[in-house]
Amino acid sequence: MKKIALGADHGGYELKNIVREYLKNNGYEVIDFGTNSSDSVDYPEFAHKVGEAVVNKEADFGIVVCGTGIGISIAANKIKGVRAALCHNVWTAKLTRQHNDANVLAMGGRVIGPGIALDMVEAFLNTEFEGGRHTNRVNKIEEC
Ligand SMILES: O=C(CO)[C@H](O)[C@H](O)[C@H](O)COP(=O)(O)O
Repeated sequence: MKKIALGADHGGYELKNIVREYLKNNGYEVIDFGTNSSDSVDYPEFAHKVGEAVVNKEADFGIVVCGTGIGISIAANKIKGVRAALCHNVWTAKLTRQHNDANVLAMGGRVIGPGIALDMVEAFLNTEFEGGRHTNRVNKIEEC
């Protein structure tokens, strides 16, 4: 069973909860690092918890959500070993697995609706890294 770490700020918590219920209902194990209300919080805290869980292999993948997805993806990418991709559609959610071996999906709770978000989650979690020419590129990211 794939284990997924979730994190969001107040701008993303509603979508994060929708994703959490979807994952639970579809056979995934979920670690939910919050937040769990509309009270204002700081997204880096949640990005770092999710990123650490992925790098420490407590989770296979992470999903992070803030209002735009921008701040929380920037913060997640500060954790060495995290490759967080901010995506807005299924195509990019799939490609970032195939080409970037992304291990964290970032989304904007104030940007996309739940239908597209859940399709993106499915695409992200069920697409394999292609390797080949992409391996050197991903390795170079990790050398930074
Ligand atoms: O999108 C975000 C960061 O990139 C955050 O979720 C916030 O929505 C954004 O920073 C706005 O903050 P506010 O306190 O909700 O006005």
